This record gives sequence, C-alpha cells and structure tokens, in this order.
Amino acid sequence: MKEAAMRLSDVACLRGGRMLFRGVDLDLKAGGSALLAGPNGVGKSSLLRICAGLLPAFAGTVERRGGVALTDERLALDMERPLRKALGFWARLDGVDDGTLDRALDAMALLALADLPVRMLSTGQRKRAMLARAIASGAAIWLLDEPGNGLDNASLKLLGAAVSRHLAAGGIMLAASHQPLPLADHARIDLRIHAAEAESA
Ligand SMILES: Nc1ncnc2c1ncn2[C@@H]1O[C@H](COP(=O)(O)OP(=O)(O)OP(=O)(O)O)[C@@H](O)[C@H]1O
Repeated sequence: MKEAAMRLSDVACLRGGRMLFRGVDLDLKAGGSALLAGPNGVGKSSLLRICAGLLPAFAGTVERRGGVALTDERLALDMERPLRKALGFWARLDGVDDGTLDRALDAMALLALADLPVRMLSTGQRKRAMLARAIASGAAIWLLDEPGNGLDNASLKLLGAAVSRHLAAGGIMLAASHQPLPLADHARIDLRIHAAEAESA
C-alpha cells in the first residue's frame, strides 16, 4: 500500500446533458485524505464514481495507483444471508481470508451480529457492514460516500479509527460528507467553487 496515489487534474463532469463541475484538482499520496463538500446535487457522488473509474470524466485526467473500494448507498449484500457469509462473498472475490474479514467485522463492532441475516440489520449496522467490506478488501484507495450517515457517535469513532489506521498503513481516503467526520489533517474540496452551472430546479 506504500505506493498508493490518486491524482485528479482539471476534472470536469457532465451528467444528463448538464455540466456539473469543472477544474477539480486533487493530489493524494500514501496516507493522504480529503473531504468533498457541497450541497445536494453538486456532484460529490459523481466525482467519487469518476475516481472509482465507474463514470468517465468529461474532461481532465484521473490517475490511480492501488485498488479501489467504493462505499455508497448501495448495500450490495445478499439480504437473506448471515452478515459474515454475505461479506464472505466479496472477501473471496478480493482474495482475503476469514481472519481478515473477522478483523474488519471487529473494527466495526459487528462480530456479535455476524450470524444475523443482513435484512435484520438496522440502518447504522448496514452502514457499518459496508465499511467493514471496504476495510476487509485491502484496497489502498477508499472512496466513501456519506460514510457517517446513520452512524451514532460510537460508530463514528470506529469509522474515524478505521480511517486513521488505513492512512497510517499508507492508504488513501476521499469522502463525501455532509457531517463533520472525526478525521484529522485532511484536504477539503468544496465543489460549489467548481460548479459549472446553477441548478435549474
Ligand atoms: N445517472 C444519471 N444521469 C443523469 N444525471 C444524473 C445521474 N445521476 C445523477 N445525476 C445528476 O447529477 C447531479 C449530481 O448528482 P450527485 O449524486 O453526484 O450529487 P451529490 O453532490 O452527491 O448530491 P447529494 O448531496 O444529494 O448526495 C444531480 O443533479 C443528479 O440529478
């Protein structure tokens, strides 16, 4: 993970025929983190998807070194399976062992819930499950869309601790968040400054 890097140069985003933002630059090296801010619809999720390689940038370049884990509002877990088994599906794809998965569950205080079907988990517990999936993946670049949504104070602290460990290990994190996150020393991008057009609605 020591060589992780992500660099955005002059990135612009066009969605649904509307230019959302342009001129976004960001340079994150191993251990670097940044928060994306801005009002609803400004394009924070879109920028995260561009960073993940799921959406093409209209202009500019995105360079990444290291694997990517993206967490957003999509749970992408089998609702009928017990949590550990549902996460195990992704763990096998990511080539990580059971011990790594259990450490990720523990980091999000989910071990006691590991045998419950995913559908029985609360909103905050599901959010913690998504974060556990990112932790277990071993990906160097974490892209977190509203990672604090639905989390109580204790869970927010777990999130902060997990991100700190990830950065200390040479990872990178970019998060979109409406709420302050318990993270130190991060860069901040306010997408309003880069907004290309006023919202028509
Ligand atoms: N698949 C799509 N096709 C066309 N337009 C889209 C698509 N997905 C999102 N948009 C539009 O792109 C704009 C930015 O959406 P995005 O989800 O990136 O904003 P956001 O800043 O993350 O908002 P929020 O704070 O509400 O999560 C919105 O106007 C939205 O309607």
